[in-house]
Amino acid sequence: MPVTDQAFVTLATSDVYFQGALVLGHSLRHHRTSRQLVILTTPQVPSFMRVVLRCVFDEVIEVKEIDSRDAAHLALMKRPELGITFTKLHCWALIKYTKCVFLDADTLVLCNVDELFDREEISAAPDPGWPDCFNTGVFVFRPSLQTYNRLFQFAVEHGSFDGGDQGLLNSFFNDWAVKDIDKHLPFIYNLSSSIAYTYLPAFRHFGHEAKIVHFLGPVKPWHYKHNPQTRSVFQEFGSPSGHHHIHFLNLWWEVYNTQILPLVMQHNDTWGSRELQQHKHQVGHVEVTIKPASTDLDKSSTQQLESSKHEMPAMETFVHKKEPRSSDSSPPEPEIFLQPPPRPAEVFKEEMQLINIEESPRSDDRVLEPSSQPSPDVELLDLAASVSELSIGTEPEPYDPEGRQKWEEGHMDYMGKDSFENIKKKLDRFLE
Ligand SMILES: O=c1ccn([C@@H]2O[C@H](COP(=O)(O)OP(=O)(O)O[C@H]3O[C@H](CO)[C@@H](O)[C@H](O)[C@H]3O)[C@@H](O)[C@H]2O)c(=O)[nH]1
Ligand SMILES: [Mn+2]
Repeated sequence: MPVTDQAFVTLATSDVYFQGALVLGHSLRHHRTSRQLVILTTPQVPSFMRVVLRCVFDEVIEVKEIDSRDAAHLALMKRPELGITFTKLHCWALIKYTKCVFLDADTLVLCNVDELFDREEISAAPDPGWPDCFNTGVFVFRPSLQTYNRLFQFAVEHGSFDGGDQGLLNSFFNDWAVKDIDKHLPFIYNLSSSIAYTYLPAFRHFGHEAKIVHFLGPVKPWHYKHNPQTRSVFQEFGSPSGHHHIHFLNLWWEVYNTQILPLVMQHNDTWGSRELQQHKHQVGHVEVTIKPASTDLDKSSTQQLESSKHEMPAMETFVHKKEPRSSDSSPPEPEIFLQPPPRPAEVFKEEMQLINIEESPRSDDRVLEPSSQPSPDVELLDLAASVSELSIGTEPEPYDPEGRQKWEEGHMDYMGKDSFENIKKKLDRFLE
């Protein structure tokens, strides 16, 4: 029986995180959660992506972006981009739900985890870097406008020791480490994939019980390239290796390939454009590159590729579309507006306002079914037979003359923009 007053909640503010959120949402459906699925997004989400998100999530809720703009603390984590995770705090305003579980968009659910709703606020797993802090990639909470207001007040008065939501939430719920062991989720509910192999015996002993894997850190699954033929990611120099990590990365890509990519292709008009000839496809601000296999193709897949090169939309190479269903003519859904909470803290006043909540179509209108039932809309031709490489690229960085001048004068921003990770990413892009 569906439970309508409890929800899994995630956040995605950019096109790459949408890909992660879709994989996460699908993994929850696949393991037959009985709870609602909610995604918080910021207003600039492209309209086709909104449609795709609504195939997977029950509710797509627009919120205003909140950025801590705390460059100094974020630099200590070498993650200047994470100020935006303050946007997560909007989840406490989802008061139509009595209890929720927040999951980062870079998590993947490996089995049904509905038992998390038996826990109380705030339940979370230890952070692998500092186990007396909880990691905020997975946590159980109770929406409440009172807590919401207190959180923002706290943010204004104390800030966050890491510049992101995790520092803030750990200071706010500061007795988590010592007070109530029931609020300590086992590590298997937030298994940091790249760290697991550092304590290999424990991973060997407990790893098979993993329930939620978290691709924590700067390198996410979508930064890898994937070969659908071998069903494996390409291991690049310097990337975190380790058998277990690769196993989870492959799992993520398997869901992306077989469930998410067809859905994105089906709803994104630009897939049929001229760019097809290079097999590069714009999905909002991300670019999905599909490289056809050049050797060992059987005759039929060669023909498919040939025809796709000339006039067929790429989508038709892999996806068979059915006629729109009669339910598509249903009346437009109601829009619900949530009022901002009373007297928000001054600094965040503008940003705190939840601006627009849209309810998804009824669940029986969903395009994406749990994958144990064959989807009625999308029939995949064999991607593995014809594609040797899939990758998700991010938007190129805008030209930054001021930064360049500083660099040339010898003032490098080693903790931020010019950190080792960022320079390595640039080199990798250049060497591609
Ligand atoms: O540009 C962004 C960046 C982040 N997110 C969302 O915020 C989450 C956290 O960012 P992520 O890159 O996953 O951070 P982590 O590498 O997991 O780093 C840690 O530090 C973050 C900042 O404190 C916490 O939010 C994380 O839960 C914690 O695991 C993501 O999963 C998304 O849901 C966006 O939507 N857009
Ligand atoms: Mn994360």
